[in-house]
Amino acid sequence: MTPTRTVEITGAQVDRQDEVLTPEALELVARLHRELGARRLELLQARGRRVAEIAAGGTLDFLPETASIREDDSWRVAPAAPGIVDRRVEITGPTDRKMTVNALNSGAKVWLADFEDANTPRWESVVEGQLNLLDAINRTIDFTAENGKAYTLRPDDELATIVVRPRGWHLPEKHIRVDGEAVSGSLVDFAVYLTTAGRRQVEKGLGPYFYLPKMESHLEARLWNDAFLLAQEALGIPRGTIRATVLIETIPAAFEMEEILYELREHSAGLNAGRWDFMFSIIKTFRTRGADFMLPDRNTVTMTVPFMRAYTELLVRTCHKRGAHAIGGMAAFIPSKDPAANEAAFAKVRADKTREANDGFDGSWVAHPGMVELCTEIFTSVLGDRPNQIDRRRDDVHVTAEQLLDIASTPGDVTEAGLRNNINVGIQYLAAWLGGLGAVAIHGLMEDAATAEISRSQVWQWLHNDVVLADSGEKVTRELVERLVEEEVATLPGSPADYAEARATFLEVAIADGYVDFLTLPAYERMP
Ligand SMILES: CC(=O)SCCNC(=O)CCNC(=O)[C@H](O)C(C)(C)COP(=O)(O)OP(=O)(O)OC[C@H]1O[C@@H](n2cnc3c(N)ncnc32)[C@H](O)[C@@H]1OP(=O)(O)O
Ligand SMILES: O=CC(=O)O
Ligand SMILES: [Mg+2]
Repeated sequence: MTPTRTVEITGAQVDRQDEVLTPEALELVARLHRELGARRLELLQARGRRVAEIAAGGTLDFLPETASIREDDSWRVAPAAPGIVDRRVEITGPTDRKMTVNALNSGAKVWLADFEDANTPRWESVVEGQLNLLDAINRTIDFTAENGKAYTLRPDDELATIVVRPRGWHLPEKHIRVDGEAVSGSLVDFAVYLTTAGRRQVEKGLGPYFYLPKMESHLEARLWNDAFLLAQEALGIPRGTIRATVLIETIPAAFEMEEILYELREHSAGLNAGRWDFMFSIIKTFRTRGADFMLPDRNTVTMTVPFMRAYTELLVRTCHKRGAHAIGGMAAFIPSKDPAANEAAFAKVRADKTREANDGFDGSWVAHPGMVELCTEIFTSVLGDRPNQIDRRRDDVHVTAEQLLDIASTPGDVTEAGLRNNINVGIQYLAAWLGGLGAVAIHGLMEDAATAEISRSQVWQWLHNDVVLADSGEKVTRELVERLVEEEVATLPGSPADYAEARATFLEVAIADGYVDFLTLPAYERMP
């Protein structure tokens, strides 16, 4: 019997959805799902097998089977594409209407339009985000906010280039079912953008550009490359038009940077150092391995600690060896209305971007329009009139596996203050996420899915490794965490009842015996 071939939308009707959920978009989603869906699931299972090997005493290293790719000096990635040659400052943020206009107008060279860390994959946000991108590219996004403020795109040619970050391979999109199966959120975000706004970008002489998150191996990059090949061929778009920058933000991927560039070489737009998910991945991957992999309080881990230096230096070296952009990461400090806090935030971002520019990065990320000018100034002081410094080879850098895994020498303590902060931030973030906001300011810092993952994973790791807090001398136990959860929730604005669902989700991902791979998975289950 021939299996039934169906494409079904189960999400609530969203105004104007037919403009982005077109027959062509849905057909491409279905084709990608049918041809690549099984491989995606196999690769997700391979992640689990690797963690099990590490739990049993294994480790990570550069792969022997791909040594020839690393040793072959002859290959390079494709030359930089129009609109993403000069990337000295990139702003990131969700794709709601206001943020779309503000980001495009911000003066940044690139806008990372986020369906991932800064986004809640509510069905309405998934669809409206795509509509906002389409309206932005058609320059029809003008609107007036409820407070009367009018938003319109700047009239000059200085709009940021749009680079879309689809969801990671792990997240399903439960509102679209192909042949009765839930599809990948990554493939939905990719296919809908490509067939609608992305195709308009091609007509305008730019391209459909992507940032690819949370990958753990070059085989996952190969899967993306195969999705690009299939989609370009299906839509009659010339091969190599799509470009993608890969976030190196997992510890296994840090050992496969060259292989990832190689897999995507005709579509590659370089690599980015996604520091927050990188830290999350270290905790997650080595969570059962005791003191050798125990990071101190989240806010004390800086980019100058040895393992972070090893990772960022290797990233610049790898990119420039292959003719690719190396893009820096996110300093989470955002402008504040309090003058002292504001001055401190700007000083921290200045130091961060200065180090990146001097290390050879070609540009970096900011979370807020107020930081665009500062980042531009710092990179311009190093780049001058050059659009990037890809030709600055870092052959002086030699990074070993031991250096990438040197977590133990990170200075700092695990304290009750750190535990309380993780609980407080984790619950506040989850409350925002469940309410539809994927990025929020908490205690003067930008918080998103990646930083919240660190918070809850540290609690899990400290609890399951019997850590004793340096300041109070108490051991981290389930009872202690539950007591601090009650105390911290009592300090939050509103009533404790407002946090009931966030609190329950937090406890599920922070103290349960079984470790949940991503907090967004159970949180997504709680969403209609
Ligand atoms: C680990 C990672 O992946 S990092 C990348 C993912 N994370 C992100 O992208 C976070 C992006 N940043 C943000 O979402 C926001 O800056 C927040 C939530 C942290 C703070 O936002 P707010 O509380 O609105 O800040 P604030 O009130 O200072 O904003 C001032 C103005 O700037 C706008 N703005 C702030 N950040 C952004 C942004 N990233 N993009 C576009 N506009 C922005 C606001 O919309 C607001 O506009 P308005 O004056 O027209 O109302
Ligand atoms: O996506 C970026 C990160 O730091 O995580
Ligand atoms: Mg990330």
